Amino acid sequence: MVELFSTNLISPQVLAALPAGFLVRPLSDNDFDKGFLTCLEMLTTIGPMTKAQFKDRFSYLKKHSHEYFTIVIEDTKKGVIVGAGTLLVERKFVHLNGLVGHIEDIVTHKDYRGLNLGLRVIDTLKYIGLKTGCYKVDCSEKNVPFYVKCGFKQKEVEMVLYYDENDKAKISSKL
Ligand SMILES: CC(=O)SCCNC(=O)CCNC(=O)[C@H](O)C(C)(C)COP(=O)(O)OP(=O)(O)OC[C@H]1O[C@@H](n2cnc3c(N)ncnc32)[C@H](O)[C@@H]1OP(=O)(O)O
Repeated sequence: MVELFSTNLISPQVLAALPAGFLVRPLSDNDFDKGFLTCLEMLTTIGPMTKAQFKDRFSYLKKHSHEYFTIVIEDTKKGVIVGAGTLLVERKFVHLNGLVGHIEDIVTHKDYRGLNLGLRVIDTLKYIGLKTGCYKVDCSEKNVPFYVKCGFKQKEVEMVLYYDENDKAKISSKL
């Protein structure tokens, strides 16, 4: 089993706070077989991803494991992934080559909600942000009340632009 990054970055306090039978750890290359994508699909659509496609993305993240920190919570009795989240560490010029951690793709399996597992996912990513030298971590404004419970405060409203098929067609016809 290959893990995405060193377990030294996993908070001992979070490990101690988990209920018995649960483990928080870096994503591993065999989590496809432990239902990682089933859990992630409870956040948003993924599509019919094959194991080869999962391994392909895992190997990219592994090569960039100083920037991508995807963690999972496993129900160790069942061998099933029940929580997940990612910290993406951005290297900036501002704040003297500062690092900012972006919290992404937070999910708790629907059968395991209300057990503070989401909070443990966030605490794990906050710890990784601190250990890797980020001066702040942020997240999207989706589910504000949950993030307030996790110690965040609302700062700005995010603006977003989604590219549609026309935009993509214009670019490909010029290339
Ligand atoms: C950057 C992003 O990814 S944003 C998207 C966040 N993800 C989603 O919305 C995906 C669908 N939802 C989920 O997966 C889950 O409901 C999560 C991740 C939001 C919460 O997971 P859970 O494991 O159930 O949360 P957890 O039990 O840790 O709750 C921690 C605290 O937040 C509160 N909380 C959890 N969800 C919500 C919510 N939707 N609204 C208000 N409070 C909430 C809980 O009541 C708890 O507070 P308490 O300690 O005072 O009781």
